Parts: sequence; C-alpha cells; structure tokens
Amino acid sequence: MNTHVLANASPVLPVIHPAIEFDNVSRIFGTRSRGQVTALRDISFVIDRNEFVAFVGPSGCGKSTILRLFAGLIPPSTGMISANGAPVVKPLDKVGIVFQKPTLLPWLDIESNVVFLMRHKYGRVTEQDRRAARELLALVGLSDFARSRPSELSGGMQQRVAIARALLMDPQFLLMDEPFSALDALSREEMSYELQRIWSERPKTVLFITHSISEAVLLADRIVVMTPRPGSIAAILDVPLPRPRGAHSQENPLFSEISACIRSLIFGGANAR
Ligand SMILES: Nc1ncnc2c1ncn2[C@@H]1O[C@H](COP(=O)(O)OP(=O)(O)OP(=O)(O)O)[C@@H](O)[C@H]1O
Repeated sequence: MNTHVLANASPVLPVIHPAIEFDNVSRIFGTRSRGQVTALRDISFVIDRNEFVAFVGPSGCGKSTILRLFAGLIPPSTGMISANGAPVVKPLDKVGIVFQKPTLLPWLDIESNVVFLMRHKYGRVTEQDRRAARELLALVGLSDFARSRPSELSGGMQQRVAIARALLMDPQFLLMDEPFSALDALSREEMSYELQRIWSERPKTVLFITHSISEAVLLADRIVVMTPRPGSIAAILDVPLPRPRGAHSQENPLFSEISACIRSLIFGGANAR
C-alpha cells in the first residue's frame, strides 16, 4: 500500500444535505369555480436539521400548501422539493403532523389515541408502543391522564395529546399547521413555552405555520414571511433571541424590531406599528 499517497490525500468529507430544500417550487390548483389558481410561485428555501422555522403571511398565501407539498401529500406543479437530499415524490414517513384541531378519537382513552396510528399502520400496538406513548405523555405533562377520554381534557391538553401522537414514531420532521390558533390567549402562550421545552428535549426539524407574529418570533430560529396569493417569499428573517425564550423575551428590543419588520413586510410601512 502506498502510505505516502494516503497520508497526503485530501480527506473525503461527507456531504451534508439540508434537511429540507424547496427549489423554485410553484403549485397551481385547478378549480371549477375559479379556473387555475396559482397558490405558490417560485418558492425557494433551505432548512437545516433541527431548525425551527415559522411561516407567517396573509390568509390564503399558501402556507398549508407548503406543508402538504413537503409531506409529499401533493406534488409541486414545477420545481423540486427534497428531504435530506432525496426528492420528495411520495408521502414521507418521517413526519409528524399537528393540525389546528387535535382530532382525537372520542371513544378511545388518551394513551390509545397516542398509539392509534400504530394500529392503523401496522395492525397492532405493542407494549413498547404503549411505553413510548406513556413517556411522551409525561413529556407533554399529561402522565395522569393516560386513562382519561378526550372530552375530559381542555383544548390545550388535547393539543398536547396531538403533539405526543405526532412524536410517537420519532419523526425527523414536525409539521405544525396553526396548532394553537383554536386556544384562548393564555393557553396559547403557555403552549408556546411548552412546545419550546418539548423541542429542546426532543429536537426535530419544525415547520410551524401561524398567523401570530409574536408566536413566530417567540418560537422560531427563522421566519419565512410570505406575500398574498400567489404566495411567494417576501423575506426570511433570523431570530437571534437567546434561548430559552419566555415572557421576558418580549422585553428584548430585538423582539419588537423583528415583529415590526414582519408587520411592515405584510402590511406595508404605514400600518406596521
Ligand atoms: N385543493 C385545492 N384546490 C383548489 N384550491 C386550493 C386547494 N388547496 C388550496 N387551494 C388554494 O390555494 C391557496 C392557498 O391555500 P392555503 O390553504 O395553502 O393557504 P394558507 O396560507 O394556509 O391559508 P390560511 O392562512 O387561511 O389557512 C388558496 O387560494 C386556496 O384556495
């Protein structure tokens, strides 16, 4: 063996792909009443592993469509989407999804709701699944409610169950579509803090859709601000606020600066403050 050559060879570094990449993605929907609707136009962004990225923008600008595209539930009309460097061409199995409504099955107890997808996907639930569910219920602060029915829980508690359910298969990606918008203001704020804690204990690449500018600034590493339909990207902002963030973060001048910048991008300068 020629050790001299080996010693001088430049090291082969592994290629690190971004967790998520959208490259010039557009999506057009055919509708009966409105003809062709361009929901998204020329969307490009790159997201790293375990980044928390929020999407804000006016209603109908295509935020949910971005999630559905990335999850592989619908294909782009043009452009390329990839996960860990591989094109997304079918539904991804590395995603957990949390919607606005928790959509729990009312006849099952909380633990059974968390493991329900296992029955649906594999036809059975193992003791290991149930153990994982109980660990997740502890993580979201609901250890004492494993045997309760969804109707016995508040809206915020039900949304915690939905988060636990989304984490059961230990997905790399957590897609959250306005997860707290049905909650009252105090529960919503509390859930933001809780989500941050859960994310720090179980790091995931998070795509988080919200209409709340303050929620986005509180939670995200970066914020994608979108324009009205056809949705395109107005700006991608860094949020360099120190973590862990809490009520005190709102007193940081950066918090109001970033919030004002987002308002100005969405509403224009005159209505920004
Ligand atoms: N399956 C579909 N068929 C036809 N049009 C659709 C379909 N899905 C979405 N659209 C259209 O695409 C546009 C973007 O929708 P989308 O739900 O992604 O927006 P959004 O930003 O998430 O809205 P909101 O904030 O109100 O939830 C809208 O004009 C919507 O009517």
